[in-house]
Amino acid sequence: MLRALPPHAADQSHAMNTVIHWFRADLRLADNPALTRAAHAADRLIPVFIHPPAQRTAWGFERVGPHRRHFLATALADLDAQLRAAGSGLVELHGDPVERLADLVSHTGATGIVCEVIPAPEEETQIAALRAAGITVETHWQSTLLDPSTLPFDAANLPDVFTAFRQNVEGAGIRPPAPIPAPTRLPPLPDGLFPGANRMPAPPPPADPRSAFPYALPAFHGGASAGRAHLAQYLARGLPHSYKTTRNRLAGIDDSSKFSPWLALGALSARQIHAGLKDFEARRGASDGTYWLWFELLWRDHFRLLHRKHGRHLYRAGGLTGSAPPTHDYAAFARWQTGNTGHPLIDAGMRELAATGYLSNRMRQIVASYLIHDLACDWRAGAAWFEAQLVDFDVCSNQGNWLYITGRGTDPRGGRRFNPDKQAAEHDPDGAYQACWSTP
Ligand SMILES: Cc1cc2nc3c(=O)[nH]c(=O)nc-3n(C[C@H](O)[C@H](O)[C@H](O)COP(=O)(O)OP(=O)(O)OC[C@H]3O[C@@H](n4cnc5c(N)ncnc54)[C@H](O)[C@@H]3O)c2cc1C
Repeated sequence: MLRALPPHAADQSHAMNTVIHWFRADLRLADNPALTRAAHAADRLIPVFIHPPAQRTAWGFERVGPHRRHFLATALADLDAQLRAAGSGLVELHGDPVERLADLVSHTGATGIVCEVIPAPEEETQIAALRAAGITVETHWQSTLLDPSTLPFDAANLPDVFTAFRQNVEGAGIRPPAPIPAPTRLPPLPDGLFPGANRMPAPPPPADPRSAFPYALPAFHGGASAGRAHLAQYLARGLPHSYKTTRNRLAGIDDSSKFSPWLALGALSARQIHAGLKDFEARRGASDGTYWLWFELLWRDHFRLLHRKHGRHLYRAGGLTGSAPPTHDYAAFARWQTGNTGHPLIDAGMRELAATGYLSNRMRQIVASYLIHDLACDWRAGAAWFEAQLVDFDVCSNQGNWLYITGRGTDPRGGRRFNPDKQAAEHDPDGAYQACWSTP
């Protein structure tokens, strides 16, 4: 917690108190306790986003691909507009986040940094490095639906198996806190900082009319404005009621909620979605579909809480098991990446992913299983490819789902193998999906 920042700027007897709010995966003003806290503590507030340097993965491809870069750029433009409307603006910097933040503190005399917790090793190392450099950093846990302090177990005793976790939560009647409103006015930026000055263009990749998440259209842009409008139309059209029966389909925009890209950047919070669903249930009744959306959002929470419990052990080749490192076949992996395995369903999925940056949950499961269990490749390479491609890449959900399928996480069933022929017969009986993606 914060050591040096005052509880409120008005409590300061000395001159200007400058505070940095470091936006990480929380690109919204509403339901952002870290931002609200920073705004209360500051006379001058610096909302900043740091673009890390481009990297290549150990598997030989760029870590963040063009779909993600463009989706993020639309989210940042929207965030900047909202900050400006509240009297502030978004400062964008490029480089190593720890170095850039340390420079910013030293150039502005900021008393500290406020930001969200991301319970993953790289992100936790950044916070530790800032603190080791003598910088005050106050972190807020704010991306789960549930408040961990209300759970009937502490972090170390989190049930490892999802069903036990869910039953504990539901049995104890735990409900998420209500989302908090956006601050209407924010403290101004210090002199000499200019929002938008360092923005880098991220041109959209060619739009593909087959996309199930057509992020080139303004309605699917990355920011909170589009995210809130998407949630509102999803509820207004009564789609929660059909969710449970359509969620395993492979291709339609409305077959699943498509909340994930906004959740991944924090443009929407899980609590905002939950509040919308509760309001929907009050007006239009609860159903299997509304329950199942809660159920899936609990999966998302469980992966975050598993990260808090098991930390970097989730990133070992053997995951939480003592298994030997997996085998890897670079040539087979390249065929998988490019949709050239020879299996029409797998190739369709991998082409869709590369062309659009999105893939249904069912297809993610099928292609991940195929890579691990049929092509005998390293699950970490698959996770890295998803990280590069998915507009909804989320470190905890991605790592957690890959571990689940490879059987090196906490699931007692030792992995999930999906037979692609059976999956095709069940989920694409007329071959429409495979025909749609028979070409890149
Ligand atoms: C190998 C693999 C990798 C994945 N990587 C990611 C990732 O990087 N980011 C990501 O958000 N999801 C990931 N998922 C989970 C899931 O596929 C997506 O959340 C979902 O497809 C997103 O579409 P939607 O918003 O329409 O989901 P819906 O079906 O409408 O679900 C509503 C919300 O519930 C949550 N949710 C649903 N299923 C899961 C799940 N299995 N795990 C965690 N949360 C879930 C998501 O937040 C989602 O937005 C992965 C799944 C697999 C099998």
